Amino acid sequence: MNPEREIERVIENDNVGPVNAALVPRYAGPATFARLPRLDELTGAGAEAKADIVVVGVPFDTGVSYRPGARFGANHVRESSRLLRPFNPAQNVSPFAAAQVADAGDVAVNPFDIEAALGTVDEAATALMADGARLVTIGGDHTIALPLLRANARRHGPVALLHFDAHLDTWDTYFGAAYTHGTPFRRAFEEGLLDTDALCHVGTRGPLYGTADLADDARFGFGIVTSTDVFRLGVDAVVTLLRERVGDRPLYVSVDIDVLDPAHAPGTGTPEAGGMTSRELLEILRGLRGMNLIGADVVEVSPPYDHAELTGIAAAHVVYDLISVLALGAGAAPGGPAYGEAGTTYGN
Ligand SMILES: N=C(N)NCCCC(=O)O
Ligand SMILES: [Zn+2]
Ligand SMILES: [Zn+2]
Repeated sequence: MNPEREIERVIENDNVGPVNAALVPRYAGPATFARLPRLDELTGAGAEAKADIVVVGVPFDTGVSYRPGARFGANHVRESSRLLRPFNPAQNVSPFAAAQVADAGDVAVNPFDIEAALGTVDEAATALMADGARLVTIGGDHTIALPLLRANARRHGPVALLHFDAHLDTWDTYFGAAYTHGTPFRRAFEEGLLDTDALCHVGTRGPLYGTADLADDARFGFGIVTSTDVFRLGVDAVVTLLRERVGDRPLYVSVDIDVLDPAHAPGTGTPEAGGMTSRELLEILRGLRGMNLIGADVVEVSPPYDHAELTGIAAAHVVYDLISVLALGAGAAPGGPAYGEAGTTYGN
């Protein structure tokens, strides 16, 4: 990177962080996630410079069954992430100081050939992870979780999966097509990518095609924490049961933004009423701190259906808290939020 520009960035622990919002207005300049450096700006700084955590976009929505637009999702989330600040008090961590985080830009995928697109995502993810970086991918529709699981399972073996979504996404085919946004986790099961002792959907709701959907899903090994379960049990109990189910296995987290109620995330392709709040989702994700998180995706943000960046902002905060869990790393103490350390808040 250009040393003259370093002053414009927050640099802590030798990690190059976001553009400094006190010096450069946060609405100025090109959007990277959280105004972080691009990966190629880091690698330009010398051979030793590499990222521990990489944010990458996949502009792809050829797998959708209803409203399109998720091909624009990654850049929308980047634009909606300009207000994020360097310290995350909810997890008591400065994620961009604890780890080098960078934005790798977008994977150029074929919009006319789904299987070719899946191959390209797998190759790109594998290359980005080659020197140990962990990926947070911004979709794109949910089809892209399959190649991301392929890349992660090749590295770690069959992975535990926490899948935050209104939908099961373990359906078989649509119009005879096997690779769609409603089918990635059935394909992942069939391909042996999943550790079938450690799978759970969270936030499930909405009508199904029939009871066989649930029987198939259970056969693949998934547990289900419905949206209503989150409401009835509360986030702490949900976190406890997810941690028990997964243990210290390599864990992949896939967040379909439609897990949120359409009031919290209207900009998505297949909305369902009765969803979680963004507060509930963020708090459950924070509860994963210290688990062996190996990668994550946040998918199904469709900006043409968004209003006032509601969905983009929710997704940006989800990515930020996932990066925070990754930056803290496996084995990090459960700990608590920074709030209350100075005795200024209640409930900690
Ligand atoms: N993965 C998402 N967002 N939706 C799947 C819905 C599939 C269907 O139309 O039944
Ligand atoms: Zn969904
Ligand atoms: Zn989905």
